[in-house]
Amino acid sequence: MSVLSITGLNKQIGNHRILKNIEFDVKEQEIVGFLGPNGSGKSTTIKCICGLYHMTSGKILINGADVTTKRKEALSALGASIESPSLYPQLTGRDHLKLMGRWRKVSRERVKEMEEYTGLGVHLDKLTNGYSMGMKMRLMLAMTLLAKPKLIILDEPTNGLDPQAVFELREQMEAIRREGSSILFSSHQLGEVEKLADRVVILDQGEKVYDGIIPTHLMRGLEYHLQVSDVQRAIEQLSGEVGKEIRVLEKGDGWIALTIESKEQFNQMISSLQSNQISVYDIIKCEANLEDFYKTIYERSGSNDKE
Ligand SMILES: Nc1ncnc2c1ncn2[C@@H]1O[C@H](COP(=O)(O)OP(=O)(O)OP(=O)(O)O)[C@@H](O)[C@H]1O
Repeated sequence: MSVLSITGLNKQIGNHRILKNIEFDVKEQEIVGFLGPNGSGKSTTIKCICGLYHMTSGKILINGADVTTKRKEALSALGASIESPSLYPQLTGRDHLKLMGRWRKVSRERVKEMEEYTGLGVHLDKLTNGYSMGMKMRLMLAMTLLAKPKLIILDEPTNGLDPQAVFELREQMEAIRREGSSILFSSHQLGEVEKLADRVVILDQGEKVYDGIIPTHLMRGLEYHLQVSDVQRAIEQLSGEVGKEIRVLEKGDGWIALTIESKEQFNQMISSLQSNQISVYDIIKCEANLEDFYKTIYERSGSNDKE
């Protein structure tokens, strides 16, 4: 079952159609990256999911419950950190967890568990106005997780975090998944999304322009371009044996492109070509990444032609 299901979501404010027929879902234990340039409609979508905005039309189900008609049930399955980190500067970390615990009606034991989870130690009893971004993020995550929601929404969770804190966040997101929750997170940090998400949904000017996995050949360093003596035989030899998504490159002169997923596969590819007397004249390891993918998507959706 989908933990989040959005169908035909439209949002109009005045004459401005902010969201145009958005549809996507998030499955159990999935981590989905929510991307798009400034003003593309990510926050508006998130606010509709959280019941903070009325939709003009459409349907949003959280864990099977309709956000409009079964609001309480739907929102009880949701934990969201949408204007992160929005903390009260004059309260301590522990105060925040206690307050949230009372509000979400969770046991004292669970609050204690999440106090531990923050890893904040003595800082838990200090005012949050002295916290670093990483500390704030850990507290926000603990507050979001307190009621064990099925769906967790994080708005730009990597914002302002240093590489170590991003690494920790990644570990925490994996742990959240293991405990049975799903995550939808928005971000502008494409490199991070590439590392964190199973799948991405991309909006552009209020429309969904992509929903799917990040193609392997667009991940950093996985695609190789090879110049070989016999393209046809090289493809026959390598297809199904090593490499994936083998294709002939238009630049001519015997160039093919293929995805290699490990060093072993790389070695296997070379020995397979050599043992079949196919010479390799040149090899280029491509540094394509999600940013390239992003550009491709926008070009395909014609966003540059729109106003
Ligand atoms: N309350 C509002 N009234 C009028 N227009 C709004 C309102 N809220 C958002 N918009 C418009 O809707 C569009 C989408 O905004 P939204 O904040 O959802 O984009 P976003 O993808 O989250 O952008 P960012 O990455 O900058 O956070 C923008 O053009 C914005 O100006």
